[in-house]
Amino acid sequence: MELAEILVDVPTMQTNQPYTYQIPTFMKEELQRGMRVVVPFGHRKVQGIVMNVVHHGTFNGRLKSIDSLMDLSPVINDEMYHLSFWLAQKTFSFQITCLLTMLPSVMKAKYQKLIKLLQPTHNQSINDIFHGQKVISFNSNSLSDEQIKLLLKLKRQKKIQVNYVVKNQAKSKKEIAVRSKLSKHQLKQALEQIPKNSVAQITVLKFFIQHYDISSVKQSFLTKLNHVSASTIKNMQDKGWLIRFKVEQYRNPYQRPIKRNYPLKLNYHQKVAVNAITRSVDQQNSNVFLLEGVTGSGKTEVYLQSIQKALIHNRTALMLVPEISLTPQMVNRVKGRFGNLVAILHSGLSRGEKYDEWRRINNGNAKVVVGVRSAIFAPLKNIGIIVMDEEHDDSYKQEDAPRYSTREVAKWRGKYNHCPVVLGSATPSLESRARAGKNVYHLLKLPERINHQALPQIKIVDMREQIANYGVKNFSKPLLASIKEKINRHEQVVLMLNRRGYSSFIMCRDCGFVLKCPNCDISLTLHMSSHTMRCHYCGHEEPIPTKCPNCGSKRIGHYGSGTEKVERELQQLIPEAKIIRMDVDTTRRKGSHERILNRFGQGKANILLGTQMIAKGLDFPNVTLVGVLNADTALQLPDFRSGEKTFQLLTQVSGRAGRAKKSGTVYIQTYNPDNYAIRLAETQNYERFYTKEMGIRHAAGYPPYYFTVRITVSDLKEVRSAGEANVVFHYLQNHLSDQTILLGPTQSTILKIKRRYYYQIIIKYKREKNLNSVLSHILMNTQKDFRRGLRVEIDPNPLKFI
Ligand SMILES: Nc1ncnc2c1ncn2[C@@H]1O[C@H](COP(=O)(O)OP(=O)(O)OP(=O)(O)O)[C@@H](O)[C@H]1O
Ligand SMILES: [Zn+2]
Ligand SMILES: [Zn+2]
Repeated sequence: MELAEILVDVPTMQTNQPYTYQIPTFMKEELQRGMRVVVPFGHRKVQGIVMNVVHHGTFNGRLKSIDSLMDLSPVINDEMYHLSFWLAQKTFSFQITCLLTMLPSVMKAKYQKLIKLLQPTHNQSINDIFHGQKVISFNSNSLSDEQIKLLLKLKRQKKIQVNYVVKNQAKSKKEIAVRSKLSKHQLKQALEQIPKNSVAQITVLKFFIQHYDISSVKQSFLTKLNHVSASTIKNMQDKGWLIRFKVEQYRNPYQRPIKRNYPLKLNYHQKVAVNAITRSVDQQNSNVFLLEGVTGSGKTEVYLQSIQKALIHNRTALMLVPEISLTPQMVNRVKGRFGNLVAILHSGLSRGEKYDEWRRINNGNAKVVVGVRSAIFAPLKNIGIIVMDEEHDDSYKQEDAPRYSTREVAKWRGKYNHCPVVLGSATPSLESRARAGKNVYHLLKLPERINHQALPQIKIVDMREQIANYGVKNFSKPLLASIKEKINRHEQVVLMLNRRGYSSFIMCRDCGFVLKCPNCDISLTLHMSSHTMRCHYCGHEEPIPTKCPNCGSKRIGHYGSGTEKVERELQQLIPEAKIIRMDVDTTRRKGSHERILNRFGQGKANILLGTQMIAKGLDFPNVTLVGVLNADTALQLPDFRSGEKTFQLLTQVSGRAGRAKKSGTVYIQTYNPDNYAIRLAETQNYERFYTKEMGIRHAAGYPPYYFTVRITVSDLKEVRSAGEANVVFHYLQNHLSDQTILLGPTQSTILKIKRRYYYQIIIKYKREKNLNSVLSHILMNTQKDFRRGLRVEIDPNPLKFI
C-alpha cells in the first residue's frame, strides 16, 4: 500500500509525531516529502506536511486518505526537514510549529468553518444569526453564548451543515502576456488587409513584425504604445491573430535604480580578516568567526568581500542584520555590489512580497539573501557563508514558539552546508566573546576606524546637577550649546531618546491613580499621534482621559517625555533648527523609514531625533555630534543584562559621530554618572567592559557562566497557575542534579498579561544531562490541562527574566 506520514497543523503533544494516511491513486506520482497537503483530522480538515512517503507499507485497519495537494513541488527541502527535528528539540516546541515558522506566512493555511442553513425559516433568532444569507462563516467571537447554543441544537436536528475549508493563501501574482499566432509572412499580409483607420491594431502588428524573434510580451507593455488598449488586443485575439495567456509575476519591492559599487581596497586589519574568512570558504569548513570591530571600522566591507568569494565558488550567501539596521543604506551597499542576485527579507514587505522573494530564493534566482531574524530559514541551497551583523542584538532571539536563537540556527546551517559563520559586532554579546576567549570561535579584530579617524570624544553630563542648578528639562547646557554650534557650522546632529524600559503614562496628581490596561497588569502608554492610550502587550486602546476616573480631578497629566514632546521643547529652544523625528509613530507607513533617512542624508535637516532606531548602522559623514538624552532608563530594569545593554547602546549610538573627515563629539546625559557601564562607555573600550562585566557575572552566577531556562506557567485563574508552578517546581527539584539551581516559583514581574496570570521558574545549570527529558516530560504532562486554559512555556537561554 502507498502510505504517507504526515505532520498535521494541530500543535499539541499528542500530534507531535506524524500520522499515517493513504495516498489516493491520482496523487501517487506527485506526492513527495516536504509538500503541504490537506487531510481529514477528527471531524475537521487541516493542513499537513508530508514527512515521509512509504511505498510498500502495511497497515491493518482503516486509514483516511489525503484530501488534496497544496503544492506541486516540496516547499520544505532536505535541509529544512532535518533542521526541524533539531529545532523542535532545542526549543521545546512542536515540530509542525517549527516547519511552519520556516515558511513565509502566506503558506500557513487559513481555516474557515462554514455553516450552511439547510432550509429557510421564519425563526427570528435563527435569522439574526444568518442575516438572510445561506452560508456564514462561524466566528465564535461575534456570537453570543445563546446563539452558539442555538447552533448546536440546530446541528443536532440536522437543520444546519458544518463544513471546514482549508484555504491556501499562497498565491502568486499573475500578469497577462501576449504572443503572435501568425508567422512573419502572415503578419505582413494582415497589415496589408487591415483598414488604414485601425491605427491601434496597425501599431500592434508592426510591433510583432519588428520584434518577431521575441516569444512573448507583457500586455501592460503593449498598452503603453500609442492608442493601444486592452480591448485592441482582445479584438486581435478574437480574429485569431494573437494569443493571450497568464504568466507569473514577481513583485519587486525595490523598483528604484541602485548605483553600482565596487570592492574597496582593504586596510591591513580588514585584509587579515577577509583572508581568514575566505580560507574557510575555500576549504569548506564550518569555523565560527567573531569579528570584533569598533564602530566605523569597515565590517560591512569585510562581509561583502567574503561573500564575493562564496559566489566565485558558485555557492550562495546569507547575511543577517537586525531589523533597525536594515537601512536603505545597507540595502544599497549589498544590492549595489551584487545586483539582482540579492533578495531582501524584512518586516516592511507585504506578505505577498515576502512570498515572492522566498520563491526567488527557493528556485535559485537569488543567491545572496539579506534579511532579519526569520531570514535564517531562507531556502538557499549550497550556502558558502553566513554572516550575522550586530550579533549581540536582542532581535535575534525569537520570543514566541519556537523560541530559537538565530545564532544557534546559523551555526547548525554552517555545519550542514560546510561553510563558515561570521558573527560581527563592535560590542559582542558576552556569550560570544567568552567563546572566542576559549578558542571555540576565532577572534578577528578591527581595532581602528577607516582612515585612522579617531573614535569620537565622549562627555558625560550629570543631569542631577543640571536640573538643580539650571532647571533644565531634557537638554543640558553643554549639549544645547554644542547643538547650536554644529548648526551654525552646517554640520549635523543625531539625538537619541532612549525608550527601553520607559514609557509615557498618565497619572492623577491628586490621588496618584495610573491608567492601566483592563486585560494586563501594566500602565497604558500615551500616543499623541492617534490621541489614544494604548497597551503595548495586547493592543487595547482607549481615549485619553480628561479627568481622573478614580477621583474626578482634572489634574491628570502625562509623565515622561515622548519623542514628540522633546521635539517641541527643542524647537522652542532653537527655533531655527530643522528637526526630523524618527520613532514608531513616524515610521509606521511603508517606505517612511527610507524617506526620513534620505531627507537627512541630503542635508534637509540639521537634527535627527529618534529612539533606539537611530543607534545602528547609519553612516552619514556630516554627523559630528551625537546626544544621548537619557542614558539610564535601561539601567533600572531588573535584568542582569542591563549593564551590557546600556554599554552596547551607548557605544553603538556614539559610533554615528565623526565617521568621515570631521571628528565627532558625544554628550551622554545621565542621572547615574558613576555607573560602571556609563563610565566604560565613555572610554569606548569594549575589552575593558568585557573583563569587568565577566567579573560581575562570575560572582553572581549569571550567564555565560551558567546556562538558563525559563519556565512560565499561566492560567486565567491565578490559583491554578500558582498551583501548577509549584507542581512543576517539585518535579524539577526531584529530577535535576544537585548542582543545578532553581529560582522560584515567583509571580512574573508583569503578573497579568491578556487576562492570564504568569508564574515563572528559572533553572540555572552548568551541566545537566537529564534536562531535555525532564522538560519534555513536563510539557507532556501539562498538556492534558491545556483545554482548561493552563499553559506551560519553556524558553531556553531567555533574554527576559522578568
Ligand atoms: N577599505 C576601505 N577604504 C575606504 N573606505 C572604507 C573601507 N572600508 C570601509 N570603508 C567605508 O568606511 C565607512 C564605515 O564602514 P562600515 O559602515 O562598514 O563600518 P562598520 O564597522 O560596519 O560600522 P558600524 O558598526 O559603526 O555600523 C563606510 O562609509 C565604508 O564605505
Ligand atoms: Zn485622581
Ligand atoms: Zn493589555
